[in-house]
Amino acid sequence: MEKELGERLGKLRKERPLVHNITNTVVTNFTANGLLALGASPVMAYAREEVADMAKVAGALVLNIGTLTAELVEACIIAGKAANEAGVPVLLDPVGAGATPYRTESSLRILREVKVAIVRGNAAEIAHLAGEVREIKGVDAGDGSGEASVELAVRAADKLGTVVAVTGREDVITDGKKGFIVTGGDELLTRVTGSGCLLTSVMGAFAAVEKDPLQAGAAALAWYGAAGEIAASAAGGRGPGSFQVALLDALAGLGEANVPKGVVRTLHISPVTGGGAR
Ligand SMILES: Nc1ncnc2c1ncn2[C@@H]1O[C@H](COP(=O)(O)OP(=O)(O)OP(=O)(O)O)[C@@H](O)[C@H]1O
Ligand SMILES: Cc1ncsc1CCO
Ligand SMILES: [Mg+2]
Repeated sequence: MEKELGERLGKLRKERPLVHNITNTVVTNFTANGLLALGASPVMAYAREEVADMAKVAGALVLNIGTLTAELVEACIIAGKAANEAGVPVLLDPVGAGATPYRTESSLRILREVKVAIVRGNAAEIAHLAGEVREIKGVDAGDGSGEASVELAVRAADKLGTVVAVTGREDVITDGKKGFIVTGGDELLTRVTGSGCLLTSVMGAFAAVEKDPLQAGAAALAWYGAAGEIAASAAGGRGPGSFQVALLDALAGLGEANVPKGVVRTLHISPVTGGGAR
């Protein structure tokens, strides 16, 4: 896996894929800078009049409902359909799904009308999309680590018919039949708003250069976790402000010298238990 991780980052840097983001007003600047630091080319474009044209020429389209409006949801669907027609991978970050019915319904509507390659969210968001009840307040999840997330991710992937990534202390990514558990990262990632949103866009950048969404997603999770660890040590205990800046520097500094080792484990999913085994 280490060799593939190096190759995938190398390809991303060489191809510099255009990542079209329809995202929220909180994280716009951070997402654009994070993608640039990593080596991708970000663009934010929301007008219904232009999203189809932009999505068609992008390497990936990332839909994020963090500060959704009716117009934004329409733009997501127009862009998503254009991306589907052009063979451009579409990613969805269902920010705050479950916090209000409108967020859940809009996420599910996008999933019905657009062929989504990867859905990435915290455990509470993914549980709500899968029709399961979890506590959620605002856009932050409760604890979503360990075995429970594996089972949840498998059930959600089956139900939604996409690759699902559930992030938290440990990340899980699966298509319901196979998948990976990815470790790494740092708790400081939860103290900076938009670290999950940027991660979904980073997954988009990898999906632009690697056809298999599971492999692309796992590579993104592994590299992002490594960047989180590097940033935490560079921030030297100064806190979330320094960490946020250090995360951009860490994304830019990723390379052969710091390929994450032993962080990606293959998931063994039992068809009998529907995700119980690992
Ligand atoms: N306790 C933790 N320890 C280490 N890394 C963590 C922890 N919790 C989350 N992460 C990492 O933080 C990143 C964002 O995941 P998280 O699940 O917090 O997203 P999110 O809830 O959508 O965040 P946001 O809404 O703030 O953008 C991932 O890379 C994840 O692995
Ligand atoms: C805080 C917040 N509120 C809506 S979107 C967002 C950014 C984190 O997802
Ligand atoms: Mg989020």
